Amino acid sequence: MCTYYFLFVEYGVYEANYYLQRRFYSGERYLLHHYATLGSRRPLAYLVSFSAAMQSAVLLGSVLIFCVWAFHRFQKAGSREPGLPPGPPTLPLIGNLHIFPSTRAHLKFTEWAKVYGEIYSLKIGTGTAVVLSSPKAVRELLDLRGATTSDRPPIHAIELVSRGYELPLSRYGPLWRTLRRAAHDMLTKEACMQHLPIQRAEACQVMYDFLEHPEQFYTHIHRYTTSVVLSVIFGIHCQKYENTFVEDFYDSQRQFERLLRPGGMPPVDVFPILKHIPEILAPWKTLCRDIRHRQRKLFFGLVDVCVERIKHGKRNECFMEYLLDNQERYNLDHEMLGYVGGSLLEAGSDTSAVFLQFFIACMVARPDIQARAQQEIDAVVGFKRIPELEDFESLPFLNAILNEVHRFRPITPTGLPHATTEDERVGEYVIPKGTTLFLNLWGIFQNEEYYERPGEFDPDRFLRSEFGTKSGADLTGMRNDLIFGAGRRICPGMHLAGNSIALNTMNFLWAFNLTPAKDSKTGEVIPVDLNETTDGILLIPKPFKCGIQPRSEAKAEMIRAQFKAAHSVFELFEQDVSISAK
Ligand code: HEM
Repeated sequence: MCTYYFLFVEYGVYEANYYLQRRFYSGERYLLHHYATLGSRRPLAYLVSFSAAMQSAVLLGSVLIFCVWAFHRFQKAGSREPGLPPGPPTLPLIGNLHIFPSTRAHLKFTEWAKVYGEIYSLKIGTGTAVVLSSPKAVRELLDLRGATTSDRPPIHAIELVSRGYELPLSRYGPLWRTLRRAAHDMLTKEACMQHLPIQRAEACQVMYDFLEHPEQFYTHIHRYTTSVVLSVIFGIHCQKYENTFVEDFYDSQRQFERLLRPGGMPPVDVFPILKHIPEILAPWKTLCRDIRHRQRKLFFGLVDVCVERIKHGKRNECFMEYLLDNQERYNLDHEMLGYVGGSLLEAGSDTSAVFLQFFIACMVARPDIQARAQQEIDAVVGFKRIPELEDFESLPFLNAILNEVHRFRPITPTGLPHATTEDERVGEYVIPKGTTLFLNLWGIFQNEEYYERPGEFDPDRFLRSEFGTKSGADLTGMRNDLIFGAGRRICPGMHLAGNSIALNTMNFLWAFNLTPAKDSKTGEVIPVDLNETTDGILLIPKPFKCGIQPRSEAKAEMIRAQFKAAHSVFELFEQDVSISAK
């Protein structure tokens, strides 16, 4: 610019423009020669040429500095910053992305924990993840520092599907607080006592369904868990699974889970530029739109059912009616109302169902343990009535079994990831703001430092010690509800889930013998393999077959009579409702 100005003043616009052209095409060396031969104004020409040379040097220097900086950034991107906990070796740019497990992450996380310790880090491009594999680390970071470790990592697919309105996945902030407060009031221990009549009636239907169609026990359990949440929140009892919105709900849930699984879509969160790919080349965008549409149709349709019911004076005192009455007090707009209900339906249906399926699998695989539990329940409940929730406290062996099922097959083996909103110092490590934190439950529950023979299903360990741990283990931060997560994001549904699990497991043991299935042709026993699980965010037993026989005809009669009586409870939740499309 400076040279251009000199030439403009001294030689006029023609010469100044000539300089620019030459500089562009030929570089400064040519210009030096050109202006040195201009004759009468030679001293000025030299000055001009010197200035041009200086500018070129600055330009060249800048390019060089940029190249060094870019190379450095390229080398640093993906590498572990100083102060981070140790972890597997990284590659430039991608860090540990190439070895990040796309299936059964809990197994790899646990393998790495043995090498790198209870707190280790993974680099995912420029981002960081830290894996916590001891109760002490979970307590230190998630329980005690909830104010700064309660965020969720931003996930593009979730943004596309729910715009952050789904409670379990929403970012830590005012929206999460509003949703959580509403959900919390429905799920406190005291509130759950009010939900007991419908839970009892629903559990009775499960026994009846087992009696009538034992081969469909998988879907009976799914119907139960979904129907309990639907009744409590929306006042709707779901009589059957097939061809209802329960089936449709699970269908879209599976679709969503497949998408969220590592490898389910391109790594848009690591390389955000991929977000800008047009939809025609990005099938995941169409899928997200489809899931969003299906979810909204269901969630808002369910709210509309409650609105209609109120309009027609047919209230049944479900939680959504209460929220509609108190919308202002809870500061909930229409969008939030739909997603509070929908989120609870999502979070509460699969989880409890999966636990009950694992319970049955364990009982079938271990008839000796089943027989002991049946003896215990017979002694407490007898043969003349079905079990009540109050019986549960008097069944220490059943309590031990349930703790062991949670430990042996945790439903969320790597928890739901948290994220930090500030830099956090733990001992010698610094965990930066924006780090994803995994709670490696599988790693804790399979650690030989805490448990004798952790790979074995052994409920007795919980009779020997409170947490099932071996003597001398470091119990800092250990608790039996670790399975429900930690800190401010701990599962608010644990009391509702606890009651469902207690009621149903008591019923199963009291009413039925759970036996391995037999091959219809050979008559040979088909053993249940407890290691067979499906791949996804939740650890789910692969569908298995088993025999379910009533333990006596007297008990079968009692179940039929009890189910008939339960209709008076269901009636309130079975008004004529239809879900409108939105
Ligand atoms: C055996 C059954 C269940 C298990 C093992 C379970 C486990 C979990 C876990 C591990 C989390 C993540 C906690 C964290 O981020 O640290 C969670 C969150 C959540 N659970 Fe459960 N859950 C169960 C049942 C339920 C039920 C029945 C409901 C409601 C009806 C429910 C509602 C939720 C909600 C809303 C969240 C999100 C909380 C938040 O992000 O603030 N869960 N659950």
